[in-house]
Amino acid sequence: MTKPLTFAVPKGRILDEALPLMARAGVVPEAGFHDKANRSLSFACEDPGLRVIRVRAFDVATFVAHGAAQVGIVGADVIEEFDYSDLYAPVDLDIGYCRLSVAEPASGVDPIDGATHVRVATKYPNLTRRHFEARGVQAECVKLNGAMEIAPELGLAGRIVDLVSSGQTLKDNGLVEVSTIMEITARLIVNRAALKTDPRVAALVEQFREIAG
Ligand SMILES: Nc1ncnc2c1ncn2[C@@H]1O[C@H](COP(=O)(O)OP(=O)(O)OP(=O)(O)O)[C@@H](O)[C@H]1O
Ligand SMILES: O=P(O)(O)OC[C@H]1O[C@H](OP(=O)(O)OP(=O)(O)O)[C@H](O)[C@@H]1O
Repeated sequence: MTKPLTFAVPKGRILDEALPLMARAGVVPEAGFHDKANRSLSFACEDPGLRVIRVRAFDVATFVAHGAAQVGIVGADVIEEFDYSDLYAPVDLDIGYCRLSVAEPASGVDPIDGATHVRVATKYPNLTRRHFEARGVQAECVKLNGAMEIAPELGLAGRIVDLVSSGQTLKDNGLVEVSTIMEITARLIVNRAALKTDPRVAALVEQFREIAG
């Protein structure tokens, strides 16, 4: 029997917006998927040829790049940070709007940062280094996995690079946005080899193209 296609989704905020699109494309996970007490990570779908796995956003890209999942949904921030050559992002899903920005204390940047060298707390070290390098500045990145906004106040870094949507988190933590690195939406991603060899992957891409259309 052919193995079901594995569809990877992030477990957090994108999911609420992604589920209706997935349903229109025929990707409908079993009822247990919506049960918060259910600790399973893999779920059967109404279509027995599919299963959905629920993992962290960065890991969606990793599973799909390695072909462990063939299809997934993830923010463009994650795609650009990893820049996996085995990942292809054919459809902009027009959900998950936010931006990746540089922010600094409203009260001014700590003098530990000079004109050509800065210390930045971020979950996105590659995008951060690239952004500053293009401006002739060397960025020393301190990798955090969340709550970046607290780092400047505690002297861990002069600036942060993080996702911004309403701007409320920055404001509540005494920070101001100083430049935008990229605008972000969520994308359908596929493993390139799977797209070439498995017609079910190409068919799903077409479904999502029509829906996002
Ligand atoms: N404030 C925001 N507003 C809108 N979209 C956001 C916001 N913050 C993050 N995003 C998008 O959502 C993605 C994270 O998705 P989601 O929260 O579903 O994943 P997650 O697995 O819970 O993440 P994490 O691993 O960080 O806990 C980000 O990569 C980005 O594309
Ligand atoms: O501009 P805003 O609307 O305030 O949104 C921005 C916040 O949203 C994201 O965090 P999230 O809530 O996903 O939590 P996290 O710290 O666990 O990543 C992001 O990392 C910011 O902290």
